[in-house]
Amino acid sequence: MADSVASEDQKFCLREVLDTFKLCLSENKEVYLQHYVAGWRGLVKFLNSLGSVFGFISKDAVNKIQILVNHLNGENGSQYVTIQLMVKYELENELVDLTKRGSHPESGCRTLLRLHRALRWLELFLERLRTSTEDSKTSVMCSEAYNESLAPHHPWVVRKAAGMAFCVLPGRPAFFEVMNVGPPEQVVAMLGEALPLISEVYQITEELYTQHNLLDLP
Ligand SMILES: CCCCCCCCCCCCC/C=C/[C@@H](O)[C@H](COP(=O)(O)O)NC(=O)CCCCCCCCCCCCCCC
Repeated sequence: MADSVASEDQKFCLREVLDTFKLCLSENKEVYLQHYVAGWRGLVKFLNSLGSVFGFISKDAVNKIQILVNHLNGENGSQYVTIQLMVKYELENELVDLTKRGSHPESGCRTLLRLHRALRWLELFLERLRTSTEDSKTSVMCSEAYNESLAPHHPWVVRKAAGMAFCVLPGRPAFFEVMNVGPPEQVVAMLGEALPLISEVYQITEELYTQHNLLDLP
């Protein structure tokens, strides 16, 4: 019984992730870090349900989520309520390594940048998934999205490992199944609902990082 409760708890549900991304944006289009992080937690659940081959990816994501949660729960937590506040606070207090890694390897800004790039991957991948046909290959969609987003920021060995992991992704039907939404038409509809939200959060963050020249943080 305890087991089934635990596995229920671990179960991914696309609807849940969609809801957290909805909560991300404030009225004046600021991004709440708490919900951003919750969205990632949901996605990591999904990744974990695909098997241990993806462990090295989810481990890195969990690490980064944890760094941000620590900032949120830390003594300056109120400076981390939104991404906009975080950027302002960390820059004003010189808490970011701007050109090379140094005394602030765990700044919120550089940590979030990694997840931000991964969000672009997610957007590209989900858009491909949404417009795919029954016989489309998830591995191809995934690696195309990866090559257009994260790959240029990863060293060879990470790109190689990622490429190998993509090869064992389940096919589209099984993939849709894990999303826990219902029949394929419903998955496609929900992706159509989720994408504009994810894309808006991405755009707002991208503009903020561009404004402050933070897109290449080491
Ligand atoms: C569904 C298949 C999931 C494939 C995931 C595609 C992303 C591949 C990323 C490969 C990252 C490998 C791990 C190491 C990364 C780090 O080197 C690197 C740089 O960090 P550093 O500057 O601190 O050193 N880290 C990163 O770029 C952050 C990567 C975070 C990846 C999070 C991926 C979560 C994927 C969630 C999948 C959800 C699918 C949902 C479908 C409904």
